[in-house]
Amino acid sequence: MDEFDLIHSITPPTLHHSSVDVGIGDDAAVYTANRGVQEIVCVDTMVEDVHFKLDYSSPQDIGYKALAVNISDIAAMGGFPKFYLVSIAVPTTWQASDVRAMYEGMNELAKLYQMDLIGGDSVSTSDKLVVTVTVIGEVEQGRACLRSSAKPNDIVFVTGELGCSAAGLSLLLEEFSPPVSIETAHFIKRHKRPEPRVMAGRLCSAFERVALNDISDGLASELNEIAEASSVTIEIEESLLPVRQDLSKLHPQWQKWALFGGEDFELTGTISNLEWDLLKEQCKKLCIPIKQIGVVIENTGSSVILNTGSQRMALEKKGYNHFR
Ligand SMILES: Nc1ncnc2c1ncn2[C@@H]1O[C@H](COP(=O)(O)OP(=O)(O)O)[C@@H](O)[C@H]1O
Ligand SMILES: Cc1ncc(C[n+]2csc(CCOP(=O)(O)OP(=O)(O)O)c2C)c(N)n1
Ligand SMILES: [Mg+2]
Ligand SMILES: [Mg+2]
Ligand SMILES: [Mg+2]
Repeated sequence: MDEFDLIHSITPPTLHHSSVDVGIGDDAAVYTANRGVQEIVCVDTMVEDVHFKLDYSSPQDIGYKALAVNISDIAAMGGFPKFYLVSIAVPTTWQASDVRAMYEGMNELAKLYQMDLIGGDSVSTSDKLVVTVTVIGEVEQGRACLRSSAKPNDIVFVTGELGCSAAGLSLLLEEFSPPVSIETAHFIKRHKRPEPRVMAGRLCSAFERVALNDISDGLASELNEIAEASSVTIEIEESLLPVRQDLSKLHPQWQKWALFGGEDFELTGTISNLEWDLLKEQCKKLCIPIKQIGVVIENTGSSVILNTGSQRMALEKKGYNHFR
């Protein structure tokens, strides 16, 4: 594989944004920032055998997810994505065609959101594949949805369904044999190809005050982050958690997947109870599933309580943690 040929072959022939002054090909990218907006920047890394395995993820899948998880962080701020940069450490066993396939996976999403690849870095490694994606997005001035915005009496909500990705991972890792009556493809797809909730985030950003977080490490972890950043106590009802009917039939561990599994890349957050009905209505119009799962109860502590119906217990900040 030749580094310069590879870069040449992954350089997009045309760009969506005319604000890009210098894209791939110089020491750094240059773009003209818009006035009246705030720029949002995030970066996330995916590592072979930590975030995916090559036995079940194709290079396209890996590329798709590496970009999706970053778009999800932009969505969790209420913004929309515009540019991305990709840094890869590629095992010497990989072919140039595999790397190009990874970029095709990214391009599937880039096309959808009209995002431009404006730079990156390429190195070889004798070890595992590492993909780091940086995304730059935009939000209208002052409209970012911060984790610190939750207030007592707010409604706590979540989009989509919980636990599907963790179930998909467990299926892919062959940790159990699913009942034959259950269609498993949905769970696997949710794990390999999560769909970032950009539209939901955009709707949220138009409201006065919405706290938002995307679910990478599990609902429990993300809600605890909101509780900590806002210095509030959040109470959620177990019976209100949106889970697919099939999930509860798949494995007895389904509740753990829903609360602590992670990688659903849904959005969870809080909004004033006066504005909740309008957000719900707007989501319904756009066919975005969104559901109340609890309320913000006080601003003395920074914790999350799970109400199971028979008892109220602390929902600890357990979930995926790289260093534990
Ligand atoms: N190694 C690091 N150096 C600097 N900032 C970091 C590092 N790792 C994480 N952060 C920052 O810590 C915050 C939480 O990170 P993380 O839990 O990875 O967020 P997310 O789950 O949304 O990706 C973010 O603001 C992120 O930018
Ligand atoms: C092979 C494999 N084992 C375990 C997991 C589960 N997993 C890995 S990282 C992670 C959490 C999300 O990744 P992280 O790097 O913490 O992303 P961030 O929170 O920064 O968005 C989970 C649930 C996986 N996806 N693949
Ligand atoms: Mg991160
Ligand atoms: Mg996040
Ligand atoms: Mg994380």
